[in-house]
Amino acid sequence: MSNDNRQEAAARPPSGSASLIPPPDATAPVRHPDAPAPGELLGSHYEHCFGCGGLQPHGLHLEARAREGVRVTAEFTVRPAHQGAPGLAHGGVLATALDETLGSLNWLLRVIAVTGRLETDFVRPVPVDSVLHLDAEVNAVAGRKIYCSAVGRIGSPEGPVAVRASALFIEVKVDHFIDNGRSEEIQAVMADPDQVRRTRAFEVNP
Ligand SMILES: CCCCCCCCCCCCCCCC(=O)SCCNC(=O)CCNC(=O)[C@H](O)C(C)(C)COP(=O)(O)OP(=O)(O)OC[C@H]1O[C@@H](n2cnc3c(N)ncnc32)[C@H](O)[C@@H]1OP(=O)(O)O
Repeated sequence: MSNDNRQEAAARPPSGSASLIPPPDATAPVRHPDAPAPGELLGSHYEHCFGCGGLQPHGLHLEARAREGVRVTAEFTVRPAHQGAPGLAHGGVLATALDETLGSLNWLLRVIAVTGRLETDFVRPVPVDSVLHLDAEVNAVAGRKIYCSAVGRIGSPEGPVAVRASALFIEVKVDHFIDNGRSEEIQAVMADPDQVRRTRAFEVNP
């Protein structure tokens, strides 16, 4: 994203409902010292995830890349399977791409968090075969609440804005998934020592 475009995105007034505006005691996000270096791919948090999983045949296969600060970028190619209107991306699919990109920011904080609220502006239609360039950052943190925003541009990081989102993620423990997930998938994940070690490491967030 060019400096001009980033300034334009940053300068827009906070949009959305009151619960997406950080409270006065919110603090600036702090990138974890063990976060992937700027430029590195973050990798998938779960191989069957619809947003980022490599083993999910119906998924979006998003690959988020760490940037400076608490910011990530990702590219999403709109396929024919993602259509809503003829030749155009479905809005719900675009919201998913935004949700996934925003969710990956928590890897830079080294916090496990889920989407509590996601508000999306659909600014212009996104044709099939176009590449949506997503750029997301955490704006503030207040206790377990993580306030973030994202923009998606068509064709290049400097392309026209197609979608914007503001979101609130809520930090959770691993037990959130163990207690609520279907036992079949939870047992499969628990049988993978790498996945358990990776996820548990996030709970000990110094
Ligand atoms: C072994 C296993 C391995 C697992 C390995 C994978 C691990 C890594 C997976 C990551 C996955 C990411 C994937 C992409 C991102 C998704 O798509 S996540 C999926 C979609 N989201 C969900 O399913 C979340 C469903 N909702 C919930 O479970 C619960 O409502 C929540 C969000 C955990 C909150 O419940 P809670 O913990 O009881 O918290 P609660 O006290 O209600 O709220 C805390 C604060 O947040 C505020 N808040 C809560 N919800 C909202 C809201 N909707 N609007 C405004 N404010 C809210 C509350 O007002 C409260 O504020 P304060 O009073 O503190 O000021």
